[in-house]
Amino acid sequence: MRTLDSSTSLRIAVQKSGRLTDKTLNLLEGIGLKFDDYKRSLLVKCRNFDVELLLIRDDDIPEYVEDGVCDLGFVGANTVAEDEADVTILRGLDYGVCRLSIAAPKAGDIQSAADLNGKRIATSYPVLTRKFLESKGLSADIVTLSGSVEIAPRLEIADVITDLVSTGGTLKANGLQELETIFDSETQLVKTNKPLSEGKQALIEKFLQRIEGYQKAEKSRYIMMNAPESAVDEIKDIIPSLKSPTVMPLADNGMVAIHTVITITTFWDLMENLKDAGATGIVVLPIESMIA
Ligand SMILES: Nc1ncnc2c1ncn2[C@@H]1O[C@H](COP(=O)(O)OP(=O)(O)OP(=O)(O)O)[C@@H](O)[C@H]1O
Ligand SMILES: O=P(O)(O)OC[C@H]1O[C@H](OP(=O)(O)OP(=O)(O)O)[C@H](O)[C@@H]1O
Ligand SMILES: [Mg+2]
Repeated sequence: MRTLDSSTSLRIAVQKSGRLTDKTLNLLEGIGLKFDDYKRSLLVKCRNFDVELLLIRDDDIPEYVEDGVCDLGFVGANTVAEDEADVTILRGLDYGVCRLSIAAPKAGDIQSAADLNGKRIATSYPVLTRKFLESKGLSADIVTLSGSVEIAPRLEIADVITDLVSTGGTLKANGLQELETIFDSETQLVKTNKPLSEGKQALIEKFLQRIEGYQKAEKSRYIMMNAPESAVDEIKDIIPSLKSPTVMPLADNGMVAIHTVITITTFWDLMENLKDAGATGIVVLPIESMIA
């Protein structure tokens, strides 16, 4: 077990193979980190940043970070909460979004969480399920399974289940209906609470700044358009975030080019209004990173 570590190389835990793997590696590459073939090794050195990745099962990540074996980890909030891990959550990341829900056979007599008293619940999340039952003053038997939980009611191992849901397709395919969400989850970047050297802390700050820039850029687009000079004020009203756009005169008399950054969620709603205001030649470009 490591305590105060004088080395500066950050060790980051990433799921080896599963739902979070590609998105986490894409994020790391998106912030400029380059790795040699991570398919073949469990410990992979970064070529251009003082970082190494430890590729392990997601269930092991909270404990590795808690113990200081890894300084940081990318893992589902569900896994961190189920482990009751003593770690610091640095960032929520908008992938691996899912929820832990109670689900019961469609045709059965359990129609809400209130019907759970005295029933058997199959789950891979006994801690979160128990906490939910306690918070509702309910009493039920928990049957812990490590996978394929959806099949448990059909096998008569349990009356209901709690499991992760995103589209609901798996529940539907197994004749189950979702009754109630007990935990909302997304991927989190977590940090060890063990003491870290100043060098590592500085490196984590740098790492976080890059992630912040990447997250901002992911949600933003660079937009360019041409418009009559007389329409600039109206266009500013249409895009509230447009405080001080770059406005450049064009060779055509009375026409300007307007450049600014917008959030992607608002873009499509604004597009028609921009056209009505006289904007033409609207070009929208992705942004690689945004540094304050
Ligand atoms: N359907 C889903 N949609 C979105 N995110 C999900 C979904 N199911 C799971 N997740 C998230 O992805 C994480 C990893 O899921 P995965 O199914 O790859 O885990 P696993 O089978 O336990 O993998 P491992 O072999 O590493 O133990 C989950 O803990 C959860 O945070
Ligand atoms: O609501 P849905 O979109 O259908 O997703 C839910 C399913 O996704 C997860 O399993 P996954 O596909 O990751 O497989 P695993 O359980 O074998 O790890 C989860 O355990 C559910 O079974
Ligand atoms: Mg797992």
